[in-house]
Amino acid sequence: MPSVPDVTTNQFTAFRQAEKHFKNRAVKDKYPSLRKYQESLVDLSRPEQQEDDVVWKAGWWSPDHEPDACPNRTDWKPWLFKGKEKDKGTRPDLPTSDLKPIQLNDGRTGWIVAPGCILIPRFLSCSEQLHFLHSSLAEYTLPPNPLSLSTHYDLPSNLFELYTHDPDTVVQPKHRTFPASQTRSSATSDVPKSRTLIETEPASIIGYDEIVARNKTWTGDAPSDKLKEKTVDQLILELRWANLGWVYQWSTKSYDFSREEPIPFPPELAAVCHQVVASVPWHRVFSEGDDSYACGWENWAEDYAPDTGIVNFYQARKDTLMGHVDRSELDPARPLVSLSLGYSAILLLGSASRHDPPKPIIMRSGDCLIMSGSGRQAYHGVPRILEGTLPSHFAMQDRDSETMKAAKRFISSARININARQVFPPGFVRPDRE
Ligand SMILES: O=C(O)CCC(=O)C(=O)O
Ligand SMILES: [Fe+2]
Repeated sequence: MPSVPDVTTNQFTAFRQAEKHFKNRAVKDKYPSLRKYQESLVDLSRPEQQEDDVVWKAGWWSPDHEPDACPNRTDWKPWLFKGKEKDKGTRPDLPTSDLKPIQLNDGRTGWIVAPGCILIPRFLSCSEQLHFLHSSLAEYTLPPNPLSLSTHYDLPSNLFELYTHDPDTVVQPKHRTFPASQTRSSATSDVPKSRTLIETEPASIIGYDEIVARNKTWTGDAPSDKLKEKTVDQLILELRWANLGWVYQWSTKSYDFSREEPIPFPPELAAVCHQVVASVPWHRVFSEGDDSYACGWENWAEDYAPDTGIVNFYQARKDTLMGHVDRSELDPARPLVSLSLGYSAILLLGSASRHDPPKPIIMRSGDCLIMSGSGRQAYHGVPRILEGTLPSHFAMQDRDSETMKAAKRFISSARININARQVFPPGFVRPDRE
């Protein structure tokens, strides 16, 4: 997707500028500077000692990566650092004064990082992270859940089991059954490297009828015609998402409501999401003066029940998620619960306008972000997985089961994000099903 310069000033929006900064891979082994954004950078789970901090240890605060202001700098020579211990620099203090701490009902502390957006650092323990890593791969990728690869390959139903026990198994691409010119997505010549998100759509909220109407225009996504067979080992590195619950159609940006019921949402994940939403004192989040005061938070503690979700798989060094707003759910304010596993990442969290500078947030393994109220209309994206930041509890142990070993092999180069949403507010009666 080409970036969209602001036509009035011929400049990129503040969101796009930040995105470009963190995505930059112009010089191999030179990370984009975190310092450039240190006045607004949020990193709430970082260990007290910088020596214990995977982000610092990986060199993300290294002065060798400075200055970044002039990307065409020619005097930085990565080969000079070959074999030399890189100067990791000193991690600066980060201001938290514009963040509001909020005591959760279960005794934890959350932080309001943007209106309606609460970050709960270290929400999942190490063993819970390992558990959800395993579920993400061994359970959430099973049929009937659609996978990003399902359109393009004749996927075996047990992709992860094969990855565990027989990774050299060959998977064939799907063959087109109709000419490319007749397909909606004939422009897609390869498996999409990132999710296809249309940047230009204004922030509007669509209703049930509109979603059903959009669905009817959907003729199915066509498999790419340029794909070759791949081994399971190769293919799993291209897996970008698994869909849970109601099925989202990326090309129409709407849920497929042709089914009577959604695919059952994983009960354990639903329970965790419900529990965290119930632990938030919402009256404090939406205290008077906030424009989302009247967003219906009063019942969330009782009736929040996710019925759809996306599990995002990001390969470090490769995958990113461009700035977007998730606005396909019928209640535009209900919480979206997002869990991070594996490598740390930069999440850019903006406002409803791409012109406002976003806050870069380091999302670490175990962190939970809840987006709700007007925060659901905030642009956000993941321009960078922070290379070298896998926490040590993901290291393989002799006592691990075979599937856990495979899950750890997968996460050794990846970040996983599980995000859960609720499409239908409680009591919603679908007009076409009455
Ligand atoms: O990976 C993340 O942290 C964010 C994912 C996200 O925004 C989405 O799936 O809509
Ligand atoms: Fe999102």
